[in-house]
Amino acid sequence: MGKILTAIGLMSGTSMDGIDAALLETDGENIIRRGPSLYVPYDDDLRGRWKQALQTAKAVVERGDRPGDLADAERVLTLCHAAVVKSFLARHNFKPDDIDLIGFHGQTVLHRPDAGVTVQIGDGPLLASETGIDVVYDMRANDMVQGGQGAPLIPVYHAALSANLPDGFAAPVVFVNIGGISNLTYVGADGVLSAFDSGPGNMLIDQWVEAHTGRAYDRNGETASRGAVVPDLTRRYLLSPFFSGNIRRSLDRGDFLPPEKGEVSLEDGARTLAHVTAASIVTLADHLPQPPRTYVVCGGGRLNPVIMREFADLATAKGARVVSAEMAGFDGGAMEAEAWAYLAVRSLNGLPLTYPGTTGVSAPVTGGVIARKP
Ligand SMILES: Nc1ncnc2c1ncn2[C@@H]1O[C@H](COP(=O)(O)OP(=O)(O)OP(=O)(O)O)[C@@H](O)[C@H]1O
Ligand SMILES: CC(=O)N[C@H]1[C@@H]2OC[C@@H](O2)[C@@H](O)[C@@H]1O[C@H](C)C(=O)O
Repeated sequence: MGKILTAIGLMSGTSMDGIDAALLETDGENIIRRGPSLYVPYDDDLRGRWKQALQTAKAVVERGDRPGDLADAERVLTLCHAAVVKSFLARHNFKPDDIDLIGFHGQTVLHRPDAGVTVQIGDGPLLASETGIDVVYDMRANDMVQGGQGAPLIPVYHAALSANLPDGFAAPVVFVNIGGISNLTYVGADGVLSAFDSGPGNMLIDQWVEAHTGRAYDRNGETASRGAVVPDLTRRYLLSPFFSGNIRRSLDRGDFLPPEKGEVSLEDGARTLAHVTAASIVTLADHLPQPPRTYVVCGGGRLNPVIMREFADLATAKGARVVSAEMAGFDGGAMEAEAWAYLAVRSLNGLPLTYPGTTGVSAPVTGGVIARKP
């Protein structure tokens, strides 16, 4: 076993809803202890700012480009992450010296795997100087340089978690992250991974509900629960080449758009999009090496009962059971942040972050850039 490090992972995902922080003790292979976590939501101004950054980033040609106010957005985003680290430390009586490393995801503002470009804004050196802790950041880039899709990166952490699954879950167990976009990880009995993005997660529901009500998401699926699935709309999404073509492993936020306003009612739209989220996962699970028997669900979508009901119905019809990460003894909200702590330690130790079965890279590769504390 390698040296055990204490790392904080920081995740600001495609939903752009807030920052998750989580503590992990690990040698980069075994999970020694999952520690506390903290979620700090963005206010409406910040969410608006990151949405603007997605538009501005469309002008990026070289991944280091920071057109318009993108450099300023990067600075503000980094300072928000530094503030979260500081409150996390204060809350748990840690000093910066108690923490060996931060794994910093940053915010994806552009992801075009086919063009070989992925951009996560987030200034590692600034975060290291603000927090007084070494930072590993920019963990997707090297995978893409080596021919991978740059995402998903969480599968290697799912594999580590699968060693800690309680008894009683029928194999194969597949991890599902329902974030803005959803992704699947199958861990073979031989440890070989098969993983990919599986379609829109919550992002279309969020955009649809926000356009009608100004609310950021469909809390507890309340709007969707009052609607009905519209078959034509479902078909339109599921007929997308993403589902029928050869598997493209990773998606960008702009790859799927919500329906036009007025096309269907607010409630029917929310219900149909929740159904599409569930149906996407079950459809793409057909590409896994074996049919899943248990799905372990993490990410904010597990808190939407309509998505979970649709998912359970479709999975049951194929002989599988759907359980939340919590039912498997994990923390479904903090899992991505934990993963970024784990990846940071792997990066420091030169261990692979991605594999042919996860991002399509031709051989396992490490990644990440280290910024040392001053
Ligand atoms: N109580 C709830 N009811 C319904 N939906 C919820 C609830 N809580 C969270 N969500 C959904 O979960 C989303 C956030 O999920 P999560 O934090 O997993 O996304 P993310 O990490 O940004 O995405 P990704 O994994 O794609 O990077 C919210 O935008 C919302 O749609
Ligand atoms: C480019 C990018 O940020 N992709 C995200 C996004 O959100 C979910 C899905 O699409 C996944 O591929 C990835 O995030 C997770 C955490 C990952 O890399 O594993």
